[in-house]
Amino acid sequence: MNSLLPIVAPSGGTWPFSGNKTLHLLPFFFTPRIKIPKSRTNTFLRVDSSSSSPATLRDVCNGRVPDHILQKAEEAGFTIPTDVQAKSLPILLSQRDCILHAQTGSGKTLAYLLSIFSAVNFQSSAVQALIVVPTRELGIQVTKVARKLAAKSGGLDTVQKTCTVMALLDGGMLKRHKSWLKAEPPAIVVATIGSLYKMLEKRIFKLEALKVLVIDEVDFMFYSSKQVHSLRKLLTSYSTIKTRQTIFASASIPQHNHFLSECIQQKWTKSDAVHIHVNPVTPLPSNFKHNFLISKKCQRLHTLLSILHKNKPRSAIIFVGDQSERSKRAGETPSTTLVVEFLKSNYKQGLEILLLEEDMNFNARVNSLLEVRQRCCILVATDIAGRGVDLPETSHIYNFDLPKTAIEYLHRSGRTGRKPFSDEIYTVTSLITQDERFVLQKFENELMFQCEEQEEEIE
Ligand SMILES: Nc1ncnc2c1ncn2[C@@H]1O[C@H](COP(=O)(O)OP(=O)(O)OP(=O)(O)O)[C@@H](O)[C@H]1O
Repeated sequence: MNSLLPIVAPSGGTWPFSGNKTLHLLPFFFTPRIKIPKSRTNTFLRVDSSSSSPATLRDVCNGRVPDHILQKAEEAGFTIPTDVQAKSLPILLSQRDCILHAQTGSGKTLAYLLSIFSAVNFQSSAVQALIVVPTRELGIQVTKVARKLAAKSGGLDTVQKTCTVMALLDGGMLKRHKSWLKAEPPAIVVATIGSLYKMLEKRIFKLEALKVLVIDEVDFMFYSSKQVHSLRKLLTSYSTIKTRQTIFASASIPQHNHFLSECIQQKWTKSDAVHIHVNPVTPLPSNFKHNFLISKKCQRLHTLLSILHKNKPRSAIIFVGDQSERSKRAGETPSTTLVVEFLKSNYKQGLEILLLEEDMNFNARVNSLLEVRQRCCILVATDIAGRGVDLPETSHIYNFDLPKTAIEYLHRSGRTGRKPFSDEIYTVTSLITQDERFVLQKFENELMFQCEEQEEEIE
């Protein structure tokens, strides 16, 4: 039987394991400092933050990343490695397969991008690195960072080719991409699995020269059985583990020991793949303050307004649940629209109110994201903005509707606190009914944080 089960929250979660296979016990090394075992057995590397980090990003790259890429990284302000970069880069740059498991906002993107830039041959016209992401929004963001690093700099030898980066994302101009892929394949492709799979099926391009494959937000990618099918084909048929480095990244990898074992058994990774787990004890950053307010559903908009006026966020994201099919059929106005309209008429503290949700067309989504990046604002969003989206000025997160799982709570919260070396306190506030207190408590237990009750101030 080939079971393709969706994953769920860590307690009782299941990966799309293949049927009744017995999973063998894996060796477990607790190493405060990274030490790569010479054996070819798979390994967990749990890394706490207390071990010393190299002084600079350059030190940790140890001559393995081209100088002009590092220069660009430094110009972008990436001079000191974050914890995850300091711990993972020695392993990533040795081309070893790895599961990169670290808190939201910890800098996993730069870590895997530097590994890619160390592996690709800038002179060769072939797709050599592929980054698969779950949403168009995250794809646009990763492409932007990769292009920033790959951009031509003054000191670059004019004969030296720059490294081209293509975004192959759902809703994009795929016709134009087809010609580009055929005429001069880019070195790096950032893709959503849907668009990528179509192109691979039609043999528009091949992955024969693939050196690095990254699956970002890997737990999310395995949510739907349709995606699982495409991912399996990508991992086992369209490219081969022998010649590529495989990197899985996420802030949440439920049942990670089983997942690593499964990766090896399914031949998604080589047998010496490593699980790098930074900050394994605390899934959420410690400078987050978690609050809740008890409010009846019918009063929630007013409660939200009063807490916004009290908090005066620099920039905020308000997460609203998806509209149910039943509510759509009944022709009801979605909660996102209700929140946006209410705030536009009543919120008077100068921040613009913007919307980001699945039902918007792709161009409107791109424009919304562009605007959010350009200035501080209040973004009303569904969980489409819950994964990977990086808006460093976001000081406050509000759960207008409680997320369905602890993992969603973790990723929504992680849209704030995205300045790795800042000691600012970031706030996550959930508006809940009395009955939902139990659900929030469950999240607190699973993610090991404490939530404090706030009193609503009557305006
Ligand atoms: N070495 C560094 N120095 C300063 N800032 C950094 C460094 N590395 C990354 N950042 C910044 O940290 C922020 C978070 O990085 P990134 O988006 O890679 O996080 P992440 O670990 O992928 O988070 P998530 O799991 O939420 O996707 C970004 O704004 C990025 O520019």
